[in-house]
Amino acid sequence: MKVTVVGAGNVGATCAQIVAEKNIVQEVVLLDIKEGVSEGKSLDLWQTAPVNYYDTRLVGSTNDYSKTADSEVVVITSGVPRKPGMSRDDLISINAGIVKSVTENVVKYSPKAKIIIVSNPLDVMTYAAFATAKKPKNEVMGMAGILDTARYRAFLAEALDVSPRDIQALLMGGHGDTMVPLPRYTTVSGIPVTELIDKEKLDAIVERTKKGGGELVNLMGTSAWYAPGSAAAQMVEAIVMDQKRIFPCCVKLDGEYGLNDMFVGSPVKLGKNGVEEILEVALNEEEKEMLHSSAKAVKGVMDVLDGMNIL
Ligand SMILES: NC(=O)c1ccc[n+]([C@@H]2O[C@H](COP(=O)([O-])OP(=O)(O)OC[C@H]3O[C@@H](n4cnc5c(N)ncnc54)[C@H](O)[C@@H]3O)[C@@H](O)[C@H]2O)c1
Ligand SMILES: O=C(O)C[C@H](O)C(=O)O
Repeated sequence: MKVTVVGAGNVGATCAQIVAEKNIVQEVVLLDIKEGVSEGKSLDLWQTAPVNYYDTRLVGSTNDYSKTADSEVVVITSGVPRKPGMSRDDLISINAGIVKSVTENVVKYSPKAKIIIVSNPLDVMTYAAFATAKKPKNEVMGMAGILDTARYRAFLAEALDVSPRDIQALLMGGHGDTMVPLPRYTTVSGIPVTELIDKEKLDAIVERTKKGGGELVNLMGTSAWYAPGSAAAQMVEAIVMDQKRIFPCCVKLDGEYGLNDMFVGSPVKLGKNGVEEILEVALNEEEKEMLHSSAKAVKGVMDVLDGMNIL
C-alpha cells in the first residue's frame, strides 16, 4: 500500500516521517515542486529506518506524479504558511491555485485515493480540492480538528496535571479563531472536565486553543508542524488500517447541524472508505450559535474563493 504526501516542507516531511515510523504501509512518496528537496528529505528519512526500526520505503519526487500512482491516501500540504500578523485566510490567493493544480495531478494518477487537505485556509482549501477532484464527498476531507483538540487536550493536561492521554475532547467548526471547543463534550477518563476545573480557567484554555495556531506563529515566525504532521498521520492511519476512529475532521455537510454545501469541522468516523459517517451530536442553543457563526466565517472565505473564478 502506498501513501503520498504532497509538499515536502515542515508539515509534509513530518507527516511522512510519522506515517513511515508507524510501519503501516509499504511506501511513502514525498513530492514537492522544489528540485531535489523531496528526494533529499526522503533519503534522509529512509536512513532513520535502521535506527528507528521500520520497513516503510520512502521515495522522493520533484513534481513527477507518476511516482504517486495508485496511492491509497494522499495528504496535501503544499502551499505557503502564514507569518506573524497574517490570518490563515490571507493565504487564499496563493494557496487556492496550488491546491487546485496539485489535486488535478493527484486524481489523475490516484483516482481512488482518499485525499486529506492540510493547506490553509483549511476549510475552504478542502472545498476547493473537492470541487476540483469531482470525487465522492467521503473521499475528500481536511485535517484541523485533531490538531485543535490536541492543543486543547495538551493545555488541559497541563492545567490538571494529568496525562494528556486521558483527556477526550470534541471541537467543531472552522479552523480559525472562531472554532468551537466543546467543554460539555470534554472528559478526563469519563469524568466531565467541568467537575475538575473552575470555569474561569476552562474559559481561558478554550480561548488559548482558538488562537493556538497564532501563538506558535508568533513564537516561530512560521506556523507549526510537529502536531499538524502528527495529526494528519493519525488520519492516514485510521484510513489505511480501517480503524473506524471517531475524530473531528473537516467534511462536507449537507444538512447536518443545519449547515449545507460547505466543508467545516464535525465529528466523523474514519475508516477504509474515508469519511464513513458524520456524527450529529446534540448541541445546546449557545453551542449551535457558535457553530453557525464559525460556519459563517468559513462561508465568507468561500465567497472570496468563488470570486477568484479559478474552480
Ligand atoms: N490544517 C492545519 O491544521 C495546518 C497546520 C499547519 C500548517 N498548515 C498549512 O499547511 C501548509 C504548509 O505548511 P508548512 O509549514 O509545511 O509550509 P512549508 O513552506 O514548510 O512547506 C510547503 C511546501 O509546499 C511546497 N509547494 C508549494 N507549491 C507546490 C506545488 N505546486 N506542488 C508541490 N509542492 C508545492 C513548497 O515547495 C514547500 O516545500 C500551509 O498552508 C500551512 O498554513 C495547516
Ligand atoms: O496557524 C496556522 O497558520 C497553521 C495551522 O493552521 C495551525 O493551526 O497551526
